[in-house]
Amino acid sequence: MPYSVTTTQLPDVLLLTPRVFGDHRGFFYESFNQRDFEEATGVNARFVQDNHSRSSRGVLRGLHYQTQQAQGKLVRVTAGEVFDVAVDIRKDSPDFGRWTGHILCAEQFQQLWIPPGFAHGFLVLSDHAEFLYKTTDYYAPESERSLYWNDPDVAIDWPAVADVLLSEKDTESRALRLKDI
Ligand SMILES: Cc1cn([C@H]2C[C@H](O)[C@@H](COP(=O)(O)OP(=O)(O)O[C@H]3O[C@@H](C)C(=O)[C@@H](O)[C@H]3O)O2)c(=O)[nH]c1=O
Repeated sequence: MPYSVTTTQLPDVLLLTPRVFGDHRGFFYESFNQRDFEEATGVNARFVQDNHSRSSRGVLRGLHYQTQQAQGKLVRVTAGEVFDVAVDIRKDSPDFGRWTGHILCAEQFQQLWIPPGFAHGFLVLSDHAEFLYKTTDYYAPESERSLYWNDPDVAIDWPAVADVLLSEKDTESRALRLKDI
């Protein structure tokens, strides 16, 4: 099986470790294979968009979700290291408001599957990080929302960084609280 899958603190969020072939030239691996992904996870997803961002140390992007066209995301890091977080915001879920966080780094090749219905974000722990992800629906800016990264009702245990750098929409005054979503 080219992926090994482990569960996380949230039953529907999965950590995937692909099989990597290293040799004297470097490495090769299949960063995505639809058939193997389905077989390993039991998830029947159709990915329609690939995204790539680069960020510097202390950048925190998130916690983002879309009220329409909710996106499932298969995320990975190809340079540097991040702390990646998913929060269950499905109103009918017994895990509503609970989070899971994982270090993703280029050297480990791990990927996180975050189903639709979760808010997602990450904090960059290295000088820079390149973050790549596939999504199961298209970007819908009018329905995009940000859950405040430091909402005490979610209480994410973020690794300490000197300065957290946010976009305007992710700041305390603009982002939503768990109780308001
Ligand atoms: C997310 C996104 C942004 N954009 C544009 C809008 C904007 O001008 C510029 C930067 O967008 P943002 O500030 O929203 O980028 P960013 O803060 O990196 O947003 C992303 O954060 C992570 C945590 C996620 O989970 C993603 O789904 C997405 O919300 O790129 C697109 O054209 N397509 C997209 O899919």
